[in-house]
Amino acid sequence: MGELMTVKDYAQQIAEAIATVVKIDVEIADHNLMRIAGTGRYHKGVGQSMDRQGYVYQEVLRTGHQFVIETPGIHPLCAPCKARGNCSEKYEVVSPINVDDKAVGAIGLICFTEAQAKLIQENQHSYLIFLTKMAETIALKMKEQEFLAGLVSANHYLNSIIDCLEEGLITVDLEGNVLHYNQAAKRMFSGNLLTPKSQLKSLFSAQIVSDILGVGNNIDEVIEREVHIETKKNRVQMVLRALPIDSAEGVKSIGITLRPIDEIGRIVHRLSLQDAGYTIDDFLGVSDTIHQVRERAKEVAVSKSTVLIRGESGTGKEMLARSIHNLSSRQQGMFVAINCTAIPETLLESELFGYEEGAFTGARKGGKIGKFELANKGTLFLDEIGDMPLFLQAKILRVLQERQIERVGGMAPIPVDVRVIAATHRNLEEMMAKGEFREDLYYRINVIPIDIKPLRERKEDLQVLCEHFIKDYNRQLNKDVQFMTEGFRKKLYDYTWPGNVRELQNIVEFAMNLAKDSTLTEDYLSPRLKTIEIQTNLNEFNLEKVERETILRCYQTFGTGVQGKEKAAKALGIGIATLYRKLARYNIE
Ligand SMILES: Nc1ncnc2c1ncn2[C@@H]1O[C@H](COP(=O)(O)OP(=O)(O)OP(=O)(O)O)[C@@H](O)[C@H]1O
Repeated sequence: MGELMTVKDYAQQIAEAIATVVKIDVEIADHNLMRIAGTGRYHKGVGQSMDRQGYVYQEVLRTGHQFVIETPGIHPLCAPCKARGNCSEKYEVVSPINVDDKAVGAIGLICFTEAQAKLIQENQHSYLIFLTKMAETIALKMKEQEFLAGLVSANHYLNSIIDCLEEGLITVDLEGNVLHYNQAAKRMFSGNLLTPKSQLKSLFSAQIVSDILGVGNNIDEVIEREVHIETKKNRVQMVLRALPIDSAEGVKSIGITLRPIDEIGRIVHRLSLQDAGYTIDDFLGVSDTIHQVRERAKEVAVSKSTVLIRGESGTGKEMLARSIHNLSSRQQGMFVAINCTAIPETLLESELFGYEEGAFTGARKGGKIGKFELANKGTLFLDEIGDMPLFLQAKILRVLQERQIERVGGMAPIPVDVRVIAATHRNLEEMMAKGEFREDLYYRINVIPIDIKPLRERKEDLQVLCEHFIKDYNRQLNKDVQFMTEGFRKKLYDYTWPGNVRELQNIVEFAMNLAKDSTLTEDYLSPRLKTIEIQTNLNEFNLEKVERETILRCYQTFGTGVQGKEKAAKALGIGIATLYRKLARYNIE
């Protein structure tokens, strides 16, 4: 039930207005018999309890009906009153103040002279109607007050909700005047840039403002743009979304949300299945060299320095880089991998550094974020860094030194906090000697080197890796393979593993697909394993010829697109980077 007390000032005004017109004192009480308004001799009693004298009021509150008492002090209702028989009141008319059929208080006209009593007595009907109307006015005011309080509280609640959002939220009218914003948006802009009087044009570029206001013309339009915002600390790149707000009168305002790009990256990363969430313990092997690699990885994870992982294709360089990232304090950030061989030289620069809108013909509207920015607060894995063109090597060096990037076509540098893990199978020292790899970059990335030996030099790891892949494919293929025959084991052991662990994984997958019971035998070994064995006996010319033909056949089978290449690499048991190298070497278009 609402409280009459909330409208006590209004009630007092009504009481005084009545008393001035009818020249009779007025007294108003709430449902607790607290006097909330009064005129004449009752005025100074406002705020005091009436429970020792307001017996007529008690009756009205109890019944919810009007009551007229012609003989105050004598009437049976007055029996408990201490002024009984000696009451100064001559006549009293009391009406309930009803809200939603409940008496929340009562209003009365109290006569102290015979003349006043006579006046009311003679016009009793009119006075009762008048008092009822006055009671209704007060009840209405109370309802209105309740409604307003509800609105204020709902508004407060909605504000608290939008202030809880980490996303910045701004609403503007169709002219671009700021209507409202949440605390996150306030924090995003430096100084007093965002205030209730701000205009969009003081927050964003003319092009962005025009794009935002454009959504006001179409209820279905939503735009997404990349923007740079000068925050209190630095310049942050954000994703801006603008959408029309539909109201009863149509679109009258536009909602704008802002979110830092690296935060979006982190969310994608967290939800991405691509990151297998490798831990360093998943990097299997019992050989001394793998033990050392694991120890090294644990040591380097805590540091920010660049790591250079060396190893042939398929030795687990990327897996190791992911494990280092997951072990480090950057694990909440993104792990972004880029293969410098797999991307054409002309695209590599914009892939790494991103570009601004209009940077070149065909550049996407709104520009594009590069891998460096995407990996902000995370790790960038530069696979096959030995294949990076010289001009980009210089740019990478600059990023590592200055910790900021410049987008292609961009004017201002963007600060980035990225740990770089580079990998290569190539002999960088030889490349340096030939002038193919920058010496300064070499020293910069080679701060912490980790070498992963090829599988043929650590065959003691075969067993544990095999068991691991068997377990994996048992689950994936719903099989129950438990054993390997001696023959199967020996074949694996005698093989030279040019494709390293990736090739082993493929061989096990192939065998598991053929396996009919709980044991893997030589029969299930891929014919490729045997073919390659024969090939190793051929002279170099023939070996290359066979390799070229095999790759060509595979390539033609799976198609020349990116997916086709991935499938071909998988079927051949080599990494995609190796496939690209071989395609270039054998001149296969
Ligand atoms: N020590 C290991 N323990 C478990 N799995 C491994 C290990 N080494 C490699 N693998 C597996 O082998 C496959 C190839 O690994 P990865 O892609 O990391 O190799 P890479 O050296 O980066 O290859 P490339 O140079 O061709 O890109 C992956 O499926 C990976 O999980």
